[in-house]
Amino acid sequence: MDSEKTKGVVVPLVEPRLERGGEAMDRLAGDDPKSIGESSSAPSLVDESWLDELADGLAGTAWVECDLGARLPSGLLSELKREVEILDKTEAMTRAGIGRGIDLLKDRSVRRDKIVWMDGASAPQAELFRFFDQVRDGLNRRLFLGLKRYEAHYSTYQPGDFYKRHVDSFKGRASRMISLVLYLNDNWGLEDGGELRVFDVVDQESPVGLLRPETGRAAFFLSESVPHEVLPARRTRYSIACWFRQDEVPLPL
Ligand SMILES: O=C(O)CCC(=O)C(=O)O
Ligand SMILES: [Fe+2]
Repeated sequence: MDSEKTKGVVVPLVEPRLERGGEAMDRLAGDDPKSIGESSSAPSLVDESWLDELADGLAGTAWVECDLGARLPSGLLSELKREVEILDKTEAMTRAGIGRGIDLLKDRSVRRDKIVWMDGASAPQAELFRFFDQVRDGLNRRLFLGLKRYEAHYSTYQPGDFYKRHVDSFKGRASRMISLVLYLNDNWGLEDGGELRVFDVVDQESPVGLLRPETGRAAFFLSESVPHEVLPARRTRYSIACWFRQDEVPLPL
């Protein structure tokens, strides 16, 4: 796999939030001003020392690989998996990039996954959003990023689907600051492909990490500076992508 040559330029992503429109997205957690910087009465899902490690890793190497399986409430990952499996059979799941007219063809050559945005309404999503709230607050306290909200979607990659090397945010936009990907696939073998390949922030053609998308495995990284790609999957691959953002409302393109 590592012999595979990575070519081409890093493709900055167009803000997917702008594709969505619609009222539902205004309900994303993180829009709730009460939840910013306040401790909630619900028990904490994240411990301070783990947040210290996460913040140190992001500040030091710009990306961190971790296992959220043990940190999230038991059963949550399988509930999320069940939800995305159901959504995957419905119209809710749409091709990432659809809706941008002439850009569509280009997008298909860059990414092939399907996505559905999360609104935090179902019980497992609400629980996951509580975790996201705590991560956002914890990172704000440590790194002074001023993260105000986040957006998240499920992704599915069918066999053959990929996502070419890209960064998640344009530099200087102060929009998407921290990316998180969380995987929902049991018994993912080497033969299943679909790894997340992470590249060096300086030498952007040099791979520095390869993650198997096994249930609970996750990566956090700086959205503007860490190039990454999803290698072609050989079986259906489920994941959640989340971006912690500095802006209150999406910026115009
Ligand atoms: O699913 C992954 O491993 C990464 C997906 C990704 O890079 C993205 O959605 O921007
Ligand atoms: Fe990405």
